[in-house]
Amino acid sequence: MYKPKNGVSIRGLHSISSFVRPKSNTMSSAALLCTPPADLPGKPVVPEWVPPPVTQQKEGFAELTSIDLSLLDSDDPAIVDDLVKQVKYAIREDGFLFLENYGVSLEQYMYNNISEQDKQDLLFHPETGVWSGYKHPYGFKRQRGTPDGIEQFNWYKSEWEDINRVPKCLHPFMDEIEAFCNYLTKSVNRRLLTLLSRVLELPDDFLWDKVQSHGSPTGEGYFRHALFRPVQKKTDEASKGLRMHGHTDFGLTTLLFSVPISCLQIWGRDERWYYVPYKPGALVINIGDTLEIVSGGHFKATRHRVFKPPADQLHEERLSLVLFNSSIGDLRMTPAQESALIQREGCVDDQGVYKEFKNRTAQGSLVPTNREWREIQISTVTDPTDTNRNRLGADQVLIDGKLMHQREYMGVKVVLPV
Ligand SMILES: O=C(O)CCC(=O)C(=O)O
Ligand SMILES: [Fe+2]
Repeated sequence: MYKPKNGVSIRGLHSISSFVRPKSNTMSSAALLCTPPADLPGKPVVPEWVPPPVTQQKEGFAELTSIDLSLLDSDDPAIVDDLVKQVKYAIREDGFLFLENYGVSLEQYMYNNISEQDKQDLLFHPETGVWSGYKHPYGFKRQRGTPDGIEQFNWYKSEWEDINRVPKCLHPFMDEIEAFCNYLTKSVNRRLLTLLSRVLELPDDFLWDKVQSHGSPTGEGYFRHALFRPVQKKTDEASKGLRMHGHTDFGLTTLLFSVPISCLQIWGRDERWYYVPYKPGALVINIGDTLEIVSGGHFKATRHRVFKPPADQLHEERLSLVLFNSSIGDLRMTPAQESALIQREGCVDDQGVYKEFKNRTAQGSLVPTNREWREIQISTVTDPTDTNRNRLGADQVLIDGKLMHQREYMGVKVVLPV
């Protein structure tokens, strides 16, 4: 179905090859990824990335549905209908899926070291409600805490608009990085939102037009480049192996590149954590809180966490590339009443953020806007190594004998498995 054409590299981050589809005229079909050339004069030579070995461990992995996004462009309506059914099933069962044949394949990467000066000058300020900039490997506060081995760079609107907010070592590659993110947002995510709109029996561009934020390659969302380095025993003991708390993402959809080091876990229906298996070239898709609410609880926000990898990968570095698609900040989310699915079947309010938002509305209180919802969570985030907060009587509670992490943001309770 695809014809590999030009090799494209997002060097300084990683390299990709673009795949170009033959047919690209309809609204939702894949546009070409036209990434600027990697061999322009002045661009540093980037050595090839050798992917780390895949784990040999077989236990504790989830089985997830894989969606072939290219089928959305099929001329056969039966194939497209079947695809929408598959998505509907996967979202309801797992709230999580793999996306394949979306138009880009991840092949290699390079992590560039940022200069000490840039680390200082571009240091993030999560207390302001955004991750924008460089995250040091000492926890999720601006002030350094316990080492967590996680370095990140986050591109928000401000980083796209001002090159001085981007590490200098990445300047020669910004043309490629920007084209890559534009493609992920405007082609891959747009087609994904078309599919999800169809599951809700809404017009194809409903979620894209009415909910997704626009402008800059990532709208009000952000693109994250993260490197998870192995941690010291002290960190591992304090966090009990956890690298990022169990959480749901607050936006619409999250696109994660499937990577060889298995750390991402999802909460299964049998109430256990499972590693997400490595599927070379696939994107792992999370459903965010906004989509749970817009869908009236038909979609469940994906509960996930980052945990230490299986024993045979403990000493490897893990790269993670993630695009967070955010909804329009000024909106207060409610279920899309235009949805024929919601009109026919009503809403599903048995759990999660939709249930909380519904209760709040029923009491006559305003729910937070999308911007408030994401900013409050970023500005008050806690670290997995925080033994003071991560204990019973502080942020942990026992519910039906199960240990849960409980936080409250602007009067909305969020309870997640530890
Ligand atoms: O790195 C990953 O696999 C997931 C990270 C994540 O869940 C997040 O940053 O919200
Ligand atoms: Fe997440």
